[in-house]
Amino acid sequence: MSSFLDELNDAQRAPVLHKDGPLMVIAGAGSGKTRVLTYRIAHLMEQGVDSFNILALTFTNKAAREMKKRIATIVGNSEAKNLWMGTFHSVFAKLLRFDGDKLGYPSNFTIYDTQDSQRLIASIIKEMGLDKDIYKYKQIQNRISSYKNSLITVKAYFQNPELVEADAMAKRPRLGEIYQNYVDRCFKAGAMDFDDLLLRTNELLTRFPEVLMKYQDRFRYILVDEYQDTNHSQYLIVKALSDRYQNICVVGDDAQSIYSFRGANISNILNFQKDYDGVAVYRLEQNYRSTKNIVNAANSIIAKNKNQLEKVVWTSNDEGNKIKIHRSPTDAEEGRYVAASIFEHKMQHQLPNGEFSVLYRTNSQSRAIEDALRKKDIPYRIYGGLSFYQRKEIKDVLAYLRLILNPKDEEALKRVINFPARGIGQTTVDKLTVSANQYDRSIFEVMEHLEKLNLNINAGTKRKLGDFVTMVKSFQIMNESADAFTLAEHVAKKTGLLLEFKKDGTPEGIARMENIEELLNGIKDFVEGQKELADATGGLSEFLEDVALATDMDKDTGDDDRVALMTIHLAKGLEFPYVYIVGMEEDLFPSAMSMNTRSELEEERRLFYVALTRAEKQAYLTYTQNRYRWGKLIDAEPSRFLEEIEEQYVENLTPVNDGYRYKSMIDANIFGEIDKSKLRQIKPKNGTPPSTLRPNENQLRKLRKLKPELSAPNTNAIDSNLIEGCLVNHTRFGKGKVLKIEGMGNDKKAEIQFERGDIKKLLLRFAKLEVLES
Ligand SMILES: Nc1ncnc2c1ncn2[C@@H]1O[C@H](COP(=O)(O)OP(=O)(O)OP(=O)(O)O)[C@@H](O)[C@H]1O
Ligand SMILES: [Mg+2]
Repeated sequence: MSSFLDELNDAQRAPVLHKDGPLMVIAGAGSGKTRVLTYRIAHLMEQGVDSFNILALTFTNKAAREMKKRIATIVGNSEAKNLWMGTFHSVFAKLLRFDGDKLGYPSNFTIYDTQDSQRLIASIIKEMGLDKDIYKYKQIQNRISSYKNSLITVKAYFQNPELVEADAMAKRPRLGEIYQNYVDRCFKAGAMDFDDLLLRTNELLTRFPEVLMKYQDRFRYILVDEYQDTNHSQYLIVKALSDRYQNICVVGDDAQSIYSFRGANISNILNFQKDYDGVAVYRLEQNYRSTKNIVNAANSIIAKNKNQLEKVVWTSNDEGNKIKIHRSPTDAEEGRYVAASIFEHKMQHQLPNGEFSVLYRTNSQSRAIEDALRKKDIPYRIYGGLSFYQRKEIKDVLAYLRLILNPKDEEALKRVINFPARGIGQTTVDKLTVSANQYDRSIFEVMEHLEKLNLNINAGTKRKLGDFVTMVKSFQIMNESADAFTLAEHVAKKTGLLLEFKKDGTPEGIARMENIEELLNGIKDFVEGQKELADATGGLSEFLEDVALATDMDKDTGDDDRVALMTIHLAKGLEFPYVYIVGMEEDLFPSAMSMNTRSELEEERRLFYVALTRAEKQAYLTYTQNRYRWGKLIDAEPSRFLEEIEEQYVENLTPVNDGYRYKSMIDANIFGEIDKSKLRQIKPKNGTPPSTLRPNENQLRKLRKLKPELSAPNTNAIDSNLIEGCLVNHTRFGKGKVLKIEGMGNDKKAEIQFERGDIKKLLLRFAKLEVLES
């Protein structure tokens, strides 16, 4: 027997050695499902299955890379390289590059990210003259996305009176039209959105039997990790591709199904046995990841769900420490506690940062944790937040590169046609758009034929448009011979982008220039890396595809040592010795938006199960008494999940005395987190009379003296210089640009794009903004 098979227990070895035919591995967290998948692939190859005939679908590209690495150590690198392995999106994007032309797409189609989709939908709503408060572009994008994932095409939508009626009832009778326009515009732009990558693959495989046969024959062995979270579209692709040889291996855990909000369908796993004949079902029971305490605690939680497959999970690992529960007065304090605790563990046991992760329910919770980690000089990385590739300046460069490959790409064109400024105004762009719609052509094509069209555009502007077209065309010519790096560097200079940020001269401008440099370095790396691959050219199109499908998780090379911060959803499949789950509060976790039905609540509980089972050695659960949410400080209540863990597995750290709590309330006040009247409303806890919680005028005066710059009253008169487009400084979030102002009087709000990358909506009554430049 080969030695790698010895690294499996008997229960794991059985599915690895399973011969042909469908099989499913259903097992709890940490029991080795991913390991089984990996070793099964290696074993198949050792048995003589050609690596070209294997397709493996994973949850992240990072997971795919790690699997490939492991397989390479068993069967050798050159063979492992040929495996088709990756997320559904990346694998089928590749397939569509080969065969998407049958559906009328160019092989260099652009991939629209969510932001591109949203911008396009917003402009369609505007062009249709609809009320943007009723037709909210983000909501509409969400709906269209879920239609696509359920394979409801525009035609199917209009043929389904229930859907049409539901949208009419929701006061959005023209949603179908928006959907239609959106699909048309994407197609005309030679672009696919993320959902198209699955939808169009399905279309391709259904409409073109010869293409289906080709890929059925190619992918004789198909393996899917995290099968419980496949959506309908993904399910159908797998079903179609495996139909001929039936060599399909899926692994999953119904208790970890956490993506139903994105259309994942748990019944895919429950029905697997009905979908294929003679399915062999394997179960794994031994957890290798976590201590007894963690495994038992996780079991005691998931047992509360009514809707689940019976499963046993046990471990022979050590008992371990109990799960620690910690309460903090505010979210800022919670952050400080987590940072201090990480620091202490690191010091005590000389541990690298990479052994720690902080998990939260929503992205916005990361702020307080980040602040605290920064103060303690603990390096961290945020996964899934605003990724590098979504920064403005990076998207600007990428937009030019996208245009080179596909000048029809409307979102890219609109982004850069007047950036850096070249005197082409919005009115001109609007005229071009109308004309493009009228002639059913792309904006770029309209620009190419300006002379022949009778558009009401003056000669000066026409010349500028002509110059732009010429510039893009010169890049296209260069693209035929230069590699992606040489081209990108040329583009960054020639378009004036680099100069634009250099000219700016501010630290922000410099940071942006550095980011562009970083992007160029990345492209260089990519080009170098591609040189060793046989079927790659190091060309621009390969690079852009990589970028379009990259997530922050994928960029993690594991080289630098950082604490990992991410939402629980992203943590699926990962493991860390130390895990902090923060914000264990009602309405936050479980989320207020997911408590309407039992099934929603059960999904939240599965999410908690996923979170806890990431921990190998030690888990911390933290919650706060007061949290700053939606611009207000609210009283928080401990999460019901805390009580659901069997008592014997947890230890309640008694964290605060009231003096501590009182101090941090004042802290919160000077940072503008709450107004003073709110302090008086704080309910006494632990029987302390309210008077001792209230800072008197004297104390507040002292504090103001200590930090005069921070202690201005919160009910600031709203600065009249604060207008759309102006630059502002916020005491906590730093510098930003006002994108939009809405509301009146006390409700006046500003939407601000902060330099750090995030966009926030702030209530001006409370936000402490200094206008820098208007
Ligand atoms: N037989 C084994 N011997 C030693 N370690 C093992 C064995 N099987 C699995 N492991 C280790 O246990 C951990 C969990 O395995 P793996 O990630 O494959 O579990 P999983 O079932 O996929 O978990 P999840 O449900 O969280 O995705 C990994 O660190 C893995 O290397
Ligand atoms: Mg796994």
